[in-house]
Amino acid sequence: MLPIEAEALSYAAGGVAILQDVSLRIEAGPPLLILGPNGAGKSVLLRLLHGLLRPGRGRITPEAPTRGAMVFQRPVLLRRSVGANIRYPLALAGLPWAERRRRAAAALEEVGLAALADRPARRLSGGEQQRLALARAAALAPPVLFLDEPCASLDPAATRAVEEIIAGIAARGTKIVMTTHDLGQARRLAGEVVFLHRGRVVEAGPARPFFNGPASAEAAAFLQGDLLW
Ligand SMILES: Nc1ncnc2c1ncn2[C@@H]1O[C@H](COP(=O)(O)OP(=O)(O)OP(=O)(O)O)[C@@H](O)[C@H]1O
Repeated sequence: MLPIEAEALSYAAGGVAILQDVSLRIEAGPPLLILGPNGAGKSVLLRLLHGLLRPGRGRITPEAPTRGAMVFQRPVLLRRSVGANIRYPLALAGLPWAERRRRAAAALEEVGLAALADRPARRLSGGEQQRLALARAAALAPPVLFLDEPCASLDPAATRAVEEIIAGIAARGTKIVMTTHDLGQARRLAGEVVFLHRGRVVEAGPARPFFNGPASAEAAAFLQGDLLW
C-alpha cells in the first residue's frame, strides 16, 4: 500500500473550499504528523488519505476503498469483551483460530490490557479504550495506520502510554499518519511533518528542521502559539 501519492487534492463541503491543491507522498519510515491550526483541514485530509472521504478533485494512488486502518479520537468499540474486540477483525480478515488467539494475546500484552481481556470493552476507562483501539488496529499489522487526534480526550499519563504504543507500532514497520493539537507530542513522535494552513500545504518535510527553524512565517507563528486559525 506504500507509497501513497496524493496529487492536487481539493475538497469542498457546502460550497466552501476546505482543501485546495494538496499534494503529498507518504512513504515507509517514521510517523508523519499532520499539523496546523483549528480548521486547517487536518481531519479532512486524513480521511481523504484513508479513503473515508473522496476528493472533489485530484487523485490518490493506489486507488482503493480504504488505504489502511484508522483510529479515531473517540474509539468505536464493539459491545463485547476486550479480547473479542481484537479477535473479531482478525476473523473478518480470515486468520485461522489459533493465529487469532495468538495475535490477540500478544496485542493485549503489548498495550497492558491482558488482565482485562474478559471485561466488557465499553466499561474500560477512556485511556484503556484508546489502548484497545490501537491494539485492535495494530493486530492486523496494517501497512499504514491513520490516527485522528488519538489523545484528545486523555490525561497526560494516558497520553504518554498511548504515545509509547504508537512508537512501538511504528517501530514494527507500520507507517503512522496522524493529527494532533499537542505540539509536545508532535515533537516526540514525528519523523516527518505536513503543515496545513487554511486548506493548503504550507510546509512538508523532515520534522527536525521544521521544529527547529520553519521556513514559513505561518509555521513559525503556529509553533509559537500565535496562529489561531
Ligand atoms: N462535512 C463538512 N461540511 C462543512 N464543513 C466542513 C465539513 N467537514 C469539515 N468542515 C470544515 O472544514 C474545515 C476543516 O475541518 P477539519 O476538521 O479538517 O479541520 P482540522 O484542521 O482537523 O481542525 P481542528 O484542529 O479544529 O480539529 C473546518 O472549517 C470545518 O468546519
